[in-house]
Amino acid sequence: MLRVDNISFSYSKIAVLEDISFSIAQGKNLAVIGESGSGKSTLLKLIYGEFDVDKGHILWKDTEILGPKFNLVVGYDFMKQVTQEFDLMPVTSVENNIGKFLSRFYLKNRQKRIDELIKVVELEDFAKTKVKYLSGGQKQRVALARALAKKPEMLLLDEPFSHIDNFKKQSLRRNVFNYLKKEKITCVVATHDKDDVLGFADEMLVLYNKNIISRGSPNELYKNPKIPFVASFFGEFNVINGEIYYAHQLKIVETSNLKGVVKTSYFNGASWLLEVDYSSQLIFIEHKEHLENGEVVSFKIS
Ligand SMILES: Nc1ncnc2c1ncn2[C@@H]1O[C@H](COP(=O)(O)OP(=O)(O)OP(=O)(O)O)[C@@H](O)[C@H]1O
Repeated sequence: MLRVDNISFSYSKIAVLEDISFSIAQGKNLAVIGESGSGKSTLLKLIYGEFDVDKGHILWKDTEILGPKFNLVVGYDFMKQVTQEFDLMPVTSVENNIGKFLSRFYLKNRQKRIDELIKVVELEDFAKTKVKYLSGGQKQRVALARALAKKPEMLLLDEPFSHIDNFKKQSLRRNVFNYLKKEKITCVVATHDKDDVLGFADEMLVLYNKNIISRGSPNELYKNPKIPFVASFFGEFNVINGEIYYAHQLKIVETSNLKGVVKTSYFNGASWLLEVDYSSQLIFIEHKEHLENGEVVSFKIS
């Protein structure tokens, strides 16, 4: 179990996190979300032991995670991180980047293990390619595979799929998160992307103004976002009479005493997102068809 116990941290004099506490059981996936600058990466770095906490404790099982003041070599064997800087060996091939740390542990099965990891991150066609010839997204996938190489007990992922194109993202996410679940690797993911969270995280934690303002399963937070900021993570929403409603919870109907004027229709793939002027408030309504600007519509809240 990872236990974060009442930690606070500041860069010089600027407080970033205050009195943060949570725990996560082995093999679980925890998503950390929050606005840019809310301290997600900082929290991951503290868990990794890259900085010293000002106050509080971080424990993995019975081991206290110590920062550089108390730990000469930053990091622990049981934990790996994939940061925004991938830190790979540029003139070495993909398979040797991944295999670099394996030799002592996987003498016989080294190549088999490398092939397994290359398959998880879908880089079969680039196994022999030097990393310097790869795109940003491909490098990110090598970094992921390398972090998994020695089967860490815990993995810290900072925006793990941010450089990966949409064509690859969906299958790669499933591969990586399913692999972590299968191997019971505990995972903490900092992300802006709801698709990294919805189908995969066991729990979510929302950072806001140096604190955790909300915590629960994705399902719980989605159904009951409590504050607009949490709702905004999941999609377009409206605050009507003090209540939060997602765009799909408003429906265009034949007649209703709720009326508005269509301002714009945005194509969304499966539906259109209508921007509607409702009593001088702009609201969003999901609708299956495009409507003309200026059209008066009736809607209900479902
Ligand atoms: N090395 C540093 N020195 C001083 N301040 C820093 C340092 N790294 C981050 N900060 C500041 O700490 C705050 C939190 O940054 P952090 O990178 O943890 O946020 P984040 O939530 O991960 O943001 P993003 O989503 O943009 O990656 C920000 O205000 C940032 O400017």
